[in-house]
Amino acid sequence: MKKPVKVLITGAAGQIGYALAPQVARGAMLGPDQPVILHLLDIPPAAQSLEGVKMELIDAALPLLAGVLTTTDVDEATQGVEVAVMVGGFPRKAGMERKDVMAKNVSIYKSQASSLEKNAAQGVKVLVVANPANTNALILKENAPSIPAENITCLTRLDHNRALGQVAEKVGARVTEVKNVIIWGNHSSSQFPDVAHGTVGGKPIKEAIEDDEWLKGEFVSTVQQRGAVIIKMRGMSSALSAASSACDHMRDWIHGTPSGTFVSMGVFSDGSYNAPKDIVFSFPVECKGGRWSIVQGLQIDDYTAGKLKATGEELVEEKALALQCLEEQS
Ligand SMILES: NC(=O)C1=CN([C@@H]2O[C@H](COP(=O)(O)OP(=O)(O)OC[C@H]3O[C@@H](n4cnc5c(N)ncnc54)[C@H](O)[C@@H]3O)[C@@H](O)[C@H]2O)C=CC1
Ligand SMILES: O=C([O-])CC(=O)C(=O)O
Repeated sequence: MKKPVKVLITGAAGQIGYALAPQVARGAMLGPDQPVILHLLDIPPAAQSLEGVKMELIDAALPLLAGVLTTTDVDEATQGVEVAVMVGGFPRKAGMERKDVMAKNVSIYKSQASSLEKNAAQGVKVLVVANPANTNALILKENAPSIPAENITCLTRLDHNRALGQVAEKVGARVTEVKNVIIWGNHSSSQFPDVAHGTVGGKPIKEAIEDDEWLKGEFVSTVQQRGAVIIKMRGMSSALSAASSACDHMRDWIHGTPSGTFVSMGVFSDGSYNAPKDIVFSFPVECKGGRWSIVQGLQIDDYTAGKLKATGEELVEEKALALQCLEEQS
């Protein structure tokens, strides 16, 4: 039996946390032979609910679950963790833009960054899910200078998976047949879902679909707006698909992407594809040996370049707003 890995889930009493904890404990994130110890963090008003989640995890008799720590103390929660999935925060409600939740969430990410830096295992891999995901990840990075920037990422895999799902539905293929779509930029409605380099059943998506109007119009807006639509339909955010995509993100990062396949991850920008530097931007990446690298050399036409510019500008604005919020709070 392998040594258990300590996995932190913040906001664990919430919607996504409730869907995510059992998936991690079933091996969907770290593999079917990797035992885990879950560190579940939430805030004091959610402490009772968190205990209920722990009871259910025990009741499920999950073979890979080697222990569950529930706590409302961030320093206890971050102790020795090798994987940190940051879901805690205030979710967007119907009618709100992600910017509206900024002030509430960036201060959480500043203080939790310091705790991770102090207490997490060396080499901790961090995935920020809570919105505004890219900017929360950036604030976390800025406030945890000893954690390498490459170890701090945000979730755009849900958008990536939504794009795979839309293409598969359109052509009537299995989702596994669809490869190499890209989500560029922000996990917001300015993101650009790009199929120019994607294939379905080995054929370019554009040729398989033969409907440029749909690809440039409805496809893009469906993926961009899917989060808001699910909130409207369920009255709550996409918990099932966010949890599943968070597992995909971590699994591929740790275990690698299949040769020739790329996925989308929000990572610290080095300026590739003219994206602004010093922000967290979603790029196409390949993963190997526990490291991600941005896929280089893709041809970008003027239309796509314009979309990348717009989402990059939004992230630069978000960063300024976040820094302003933190300054006002200090
Ligand atoms: N990146 C992505 O693809 C997606 C991101 N989200 C975001 O994920 C976040 C969580 O969403 P839900 O689970 O639906 O929300 P939720 O409200 O059900 O759960 C959030 C949990 O975080 C807890 N929390 C608040 N402050 C905290 C703190 N300082 N430390 C620890 N826990 C804290 C709350 O008590 C609550 O239990 C939201 O920000 C949402 O907008 C949601 C869907 C997709
Ligand atoms: O839109 C939201 O606030 C929730 C979210 O991030 C998503 O479902 O992509």
